[in-house]
Amino acid sequence: MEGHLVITSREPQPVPLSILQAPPIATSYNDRIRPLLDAVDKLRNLMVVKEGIPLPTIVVVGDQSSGKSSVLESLAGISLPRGQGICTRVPLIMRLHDQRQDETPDLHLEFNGKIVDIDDEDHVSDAIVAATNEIAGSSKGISNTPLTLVVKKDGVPDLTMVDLPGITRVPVHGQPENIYEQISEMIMEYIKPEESIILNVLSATVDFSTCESIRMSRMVDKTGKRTLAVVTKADKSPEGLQEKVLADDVNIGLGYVCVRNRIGDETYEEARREEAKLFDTHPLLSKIDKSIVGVPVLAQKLTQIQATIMAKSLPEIVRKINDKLNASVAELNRMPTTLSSVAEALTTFMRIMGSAKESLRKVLLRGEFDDYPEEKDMHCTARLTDMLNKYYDELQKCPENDPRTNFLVEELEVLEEAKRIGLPNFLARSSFLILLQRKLKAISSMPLAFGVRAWDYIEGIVIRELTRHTENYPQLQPWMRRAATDLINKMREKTANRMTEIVEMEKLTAYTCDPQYLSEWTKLMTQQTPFMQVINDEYKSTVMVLEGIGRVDVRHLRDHKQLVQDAFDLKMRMTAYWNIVLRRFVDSMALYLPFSVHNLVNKEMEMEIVGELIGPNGRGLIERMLEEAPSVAAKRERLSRSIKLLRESAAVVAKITDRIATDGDYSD
Ligand SMILES: Nc1nc2c(ncn2[C@@H]2O[C@H](COP(=O)(O)OP(=O)(O)OP(=O)(O)O)[C@@H](O)[C@H]2O)c(=O)[nH]1
Repeated sequence: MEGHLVITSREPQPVPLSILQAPPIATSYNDRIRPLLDAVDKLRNLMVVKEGIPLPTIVVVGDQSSGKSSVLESLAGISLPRGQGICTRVPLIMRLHDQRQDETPDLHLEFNGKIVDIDDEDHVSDAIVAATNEIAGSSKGISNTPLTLVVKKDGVPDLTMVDLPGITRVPVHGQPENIYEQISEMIMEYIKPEESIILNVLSATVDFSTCESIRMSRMVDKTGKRTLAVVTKADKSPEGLQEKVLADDVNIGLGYVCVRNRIGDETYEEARREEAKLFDTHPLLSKIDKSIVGVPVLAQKLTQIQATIMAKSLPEIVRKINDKLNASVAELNRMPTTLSSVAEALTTFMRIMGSAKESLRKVLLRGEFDDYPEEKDMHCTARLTDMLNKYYDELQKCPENDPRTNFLVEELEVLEEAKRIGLPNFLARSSFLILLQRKLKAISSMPLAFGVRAWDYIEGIVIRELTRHTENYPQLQPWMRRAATDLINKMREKTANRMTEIVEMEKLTAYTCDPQYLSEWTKLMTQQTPFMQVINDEYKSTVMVLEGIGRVDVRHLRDHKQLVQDAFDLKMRMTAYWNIVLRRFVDSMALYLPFSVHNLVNKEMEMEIVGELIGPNGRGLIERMLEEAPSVAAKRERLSRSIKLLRESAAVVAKITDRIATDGDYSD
């Protein structure tokens, strides 16, 4: 199957009675895999995961009481905490390490940077409980801090696995209300990376499709190509087990292994013997193919899968370590050298200002986004254009100026009051201006509101760039932010004055040299004759659709036949002119904004900041640049630590890749 992890080599051999005595894996195979496993464990110990480098990991998941801990116990031949309710409360990393019979077994725990030796196998369980309590508290809460159990002894499979808390829907007494969310989040974090193999523990006693662990693993591994299922409690529910496994309703790409774990006081040797007997003699279970039953088969499958993913992931790990190392070294090199004189500090300050200005010119004026390819919010010229388009829409849709409401009523009222002795069909200029002023009043707050919105956006961008350019001098940042805010407030005020002026100018004079006004009015006026026919002919329907206006009912106008023709003319003039006024608002803003931003970036920002610098607020600021800020010192420290760790990791993987080059492929 393409894209699936392929476990190519040897078919499982006849099941030995005890994995503790006779691991079914050839020693030479172990010899070849061991260094790979050691390398990855070393990387895990170095915590490269924290550096964003995922490691191939076998993650054990299962619903509560599905038998996860029992499976791990069977693999390790060691007792783990078991009991009612939630036992596993932290990620338990189990490192099983096969060694020669004559070597002394080693059992210990590693957590929070310390190592706790365990006297003997009987005390593993207590030691884990004590460590878990230390990490996650003694109540029933869970924690993300991992606990590592190292088991080095003869006969265990060479495996590293992570056991996670069982998924529980309903919190038991003493558990936090959001226990389900906490556990799901932790499980997701572990099973999401493509490098993780999901060992899904399912109890034979339940319907697999109802298992929460299946639902979760399918979310991250739809085709199941990195999921292996272990079916526990085969002894409890033998009926239909073979059919269930063969039907594979839940899409398990790496296959199933059915097991029977230790029951009651059995020793692990007894448990393996009982398991072998069960699958050999039980009338139903004995029919299941031997290549998918028993803990030894599970151990063998897991070691093979582990070798395959490790070999497969290694090149990517090498690449990521190198990328991360290069990036961290470059970042450390970019960190500022410590400044030793006021002159140096002032030069640095001016350089920061210069580069911040250049960045602002790029994003705000030239529309160059190469520094922020993915961040749409920083594509300022496009965002400002969007804002202008939206502003035009809002102006057009202003409900107070909807021409359909009380069609021509206002025009009639204004004409009535403008009556004078004179020839008919001479429209009074004052009527037009009164209507225009009313319309302008209705929208007058919108240009101001738009100015505020636009400057809010620009302020965000300016502060972001200034903060970015001063990241190595955080002592400058609050001061710089304040200066920028003061400046933008001034710009906001200037824009408001300008927009008020524009509204006032529009109120005073109705004028345009745009020929579109006349052509539009002429076109609209062609509707006057049919309109008047509707008004005058009592038998015609009074609902009509007028271009530039929309659908209107003109019944109420039949009582005003005298003035209605003039009112219609007035309306059409206004309709043609209003479009021009609105466009003028948007156009003037479209010219004014870039002009103001241009002034801001090229002139006013520097003047304001330098003015502040030499003013009372800036006293001592440049001198403060001479002291390295604690956050910068911490960053330097963090980068140096990370570089050291990545160099160590690179050395670990270099050793292993050298071996692969000389010994050949590890992935069989
Ligand atoms: N008969 C039988 N019982 C089993 C088998 N595997 C597990 N059990 C029992 O099932 C119960 C739950 O097993 P655990 O291993 O504690 O399950 P778990 O999934 O680790 O539980 P949590 O960590 O609490 O979620 C225990 O009482 C086990 O003895 C099996 O193969 N056969």
